Amino acid sequence: MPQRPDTRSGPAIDVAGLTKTYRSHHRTVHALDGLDLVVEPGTVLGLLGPNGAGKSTTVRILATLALPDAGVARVAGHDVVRDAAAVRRSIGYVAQKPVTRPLDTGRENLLLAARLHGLGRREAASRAAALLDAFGLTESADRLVRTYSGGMARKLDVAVGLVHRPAVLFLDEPTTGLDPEARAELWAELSRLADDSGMTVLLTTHYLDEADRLADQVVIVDRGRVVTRGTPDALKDQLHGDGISIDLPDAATAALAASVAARVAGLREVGVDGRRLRARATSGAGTLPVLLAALDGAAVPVLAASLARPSLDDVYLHHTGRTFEASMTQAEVTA
Ligand SMILES: Nc1ncnc2c1ncn2[C@@H]1O[C@H](COP(=O)(O)OP(=O)(O)OP(=O)(O)O)[C@@H](O)[C@H]1O
Repeated sequence: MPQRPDTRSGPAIDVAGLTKTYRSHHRTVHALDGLDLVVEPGTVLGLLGPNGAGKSTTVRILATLALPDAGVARVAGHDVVRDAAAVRRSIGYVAQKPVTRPLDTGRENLLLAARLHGLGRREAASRAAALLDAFGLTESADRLVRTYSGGMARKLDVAVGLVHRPAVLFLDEPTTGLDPEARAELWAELSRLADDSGMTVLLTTHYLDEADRLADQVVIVDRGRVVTRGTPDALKDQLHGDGISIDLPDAATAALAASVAARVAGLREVGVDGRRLRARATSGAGTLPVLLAALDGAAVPVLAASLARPSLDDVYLHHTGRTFEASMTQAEVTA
């Protein structure tokens, strides 16, 4: 029987001061620079950061595929360096690159993985059937994997990672390369799986919406360090304020609107961006009608008004001084 270590007695993942430096003749990269991370059992944690932030390095160390230079990491209660075999029995690891065999069927891939994990023939067959069903792959179970769509192949990869009922599942960029529809479908399946199984899931992503949608907790990493962490809502709430934007017919009217807005109680950071007025308010829903009434009273014509909660992009900007998109571009340039 596969082991299911008891993680109730402590964190599912416990990382302190993790450091990893890659050196080659022409450059030194501090991939991890003292990373700390505690993940309680049953949590879906999103490790979010631009390319090169150190996400894959973290997961590879936690999955015992790379060694840290310094620091301590425990997964399911086991030290990743001293007790690597026990860690491996406790985890599922779905890498960015597919692990399934294209010239075997989906079912054959799952049966092989189950047998490699020590399941008996009948147990392997029923586990494979259950996973095919859970991921909506039953109808395609006996087709060669090379005929699968990208989304189906990705689901099979995740299913293979779950064959031995791991206590902790690592997903390295699970939906990169998938089209929006396949991505949404995989998100739905992953969140159902996390809810039903109570498993601890650590997923890396550079999609803000993916972290927002799937993760109970988000950890933002940048340049090998944790920049901030919390639930997506708590992180957004820290920014104290909803964004208000008002579209005006022209820039002159926008400037006039800004002078009106400056006198409305509860509005902060009033600014003009072309024909658009932007501001922040602690309670956007309460302040927007007051602002619209003030603009109406000053005979300022309004084309459109909108209210938005802070996004994870705003959180990222707040903590790093760069927008997430700018960081991605910068990472691509320096990579
Ligand atoms: N084997 C390696 N040899 C040299 N440098 C490496 C190696 N693996 C990673 N790096 C470097 O370490 C840094 C962190 O890489 P890592 O893959 O952990 O980032 P990431 O956040 O997962 O990025 P991505 O989203 O692109 O996968 C990068 O600058 C990368 O180029």
